[in-house]
Amino acid sequence: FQVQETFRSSPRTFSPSPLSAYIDIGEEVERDVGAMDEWATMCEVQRAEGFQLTTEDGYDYSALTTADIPEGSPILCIPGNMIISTSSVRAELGGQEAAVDYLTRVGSGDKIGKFFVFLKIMAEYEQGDQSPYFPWLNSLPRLFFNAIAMTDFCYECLPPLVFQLARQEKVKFDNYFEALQKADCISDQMKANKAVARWAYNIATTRTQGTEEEKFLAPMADMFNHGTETEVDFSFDDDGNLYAYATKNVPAGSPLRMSYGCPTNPSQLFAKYGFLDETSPATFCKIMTITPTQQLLDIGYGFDKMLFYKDSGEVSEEVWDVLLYQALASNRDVQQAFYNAHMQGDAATKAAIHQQYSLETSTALMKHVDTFLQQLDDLQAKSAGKDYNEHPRLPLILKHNEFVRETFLRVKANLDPMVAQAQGNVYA
Ligand SMILES: C[S@@+](CC[C@H](N)C(=O)[O-])C[C@H]1O[C@@H](n2cnc3c(N)ncnc32)[C@H](O)[C@@H]1O
Repeated sequence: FQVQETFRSSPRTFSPSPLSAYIDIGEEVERDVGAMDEWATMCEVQRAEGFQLTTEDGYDYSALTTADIPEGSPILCIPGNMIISTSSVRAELGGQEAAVDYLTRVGSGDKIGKFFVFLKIMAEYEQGDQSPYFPWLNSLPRLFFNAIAMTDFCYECLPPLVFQLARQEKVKFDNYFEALQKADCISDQMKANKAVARWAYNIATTRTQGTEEEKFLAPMADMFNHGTETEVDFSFDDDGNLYAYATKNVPAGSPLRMSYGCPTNPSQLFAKYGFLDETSPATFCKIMTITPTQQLLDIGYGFDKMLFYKDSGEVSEEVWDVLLYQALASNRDVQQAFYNAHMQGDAATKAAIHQQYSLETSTALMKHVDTFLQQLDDLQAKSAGKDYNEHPRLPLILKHNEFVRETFLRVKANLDPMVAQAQGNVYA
């Protein structure tokens, strides 16, 4: 690829360059996606016929195709030299041992891969319009709705799970900001700029892919939105070029989407990425008071398994199994028998124990659902009358809470007769 050396200026000098413009990251500033598109073509990004970027509001863009794309065929090819990856940044900016040691000490050792991508965004931002990435940086979003962008008041309106996830995101950012102070590839002036660091963190968080150890951020391939149903996946060739390819036949007029992670935990997607995935078929049941033991994990404790289904109000088997296992805490022999039956796939024994304790489990679940619905009502009341101009993230938070509430109400409608029947069985 011809542009190879443009992207790697090594060794880098950190005296302020004679730049004429930094990127304005003000939330109201328009993104120049058109210029990025032209730049990508100049950098030899190749795209399938029909690949297009589109936007409804000028803030959020997504990819679609206006032509049929056959399964397995490439949608985008991004030259390896454009891709910002953990290993390429390490090679360019050095090992940053002091920053890495700090992250390891504060328990963010598993976030080092992304830290290097974050560092590269800071370094390129500092180059202003002298950066070869300028058109791409200038096309990126400024307005975020995720945990890092929320105000203290927003946090007050979050239900417990999303609050906990949001707090974790904030702690990660604080750790990155501290580690940034120890990096030797960014000027002191830039290190002190928390607004830019927050923006760079949000870009790295919402647009990188890969494993925890080796992350990558590929301009243009970072334009795919998330879907429960997906059309796109990625692979690298031996030269490090990235291919986005179609995982199925995609008819003209379809969105091109990838998966950012578990589609049944919309709260996680909300805290990290700042959007509500309404295509999510189910949501985690929010039973989180338990510190899971290995046996509970074996039984099925987990965000991705303990589900309430959005449309039907059905409850996944794992929720019932976990509730039963807990209800049997004072009867260790039966608890162990239930665990053994689960591990051996003995459905008949499991069903018999479930039947025997159906009043306990359905009542426990009803109590959980009622308590959670009450919490949502309290949160809703708190936000009444607030000015959305002052709290621009509030509508999305309320939408998230309402989405969860509707699912819980459907579950409650199914549970009412179930509890009544279990009571009838016991008192008959
Ligand atoms: C990798 S970027 C995708 C491109 C992005 N939409 C853009 O305009 O640059 C990830 C961000 O896109 C948005 N996003 C992704 N999937 C979405 C979805 N299903 N619904 C709404 N927003 C979504 C979120 O703001 C997320 O943080």
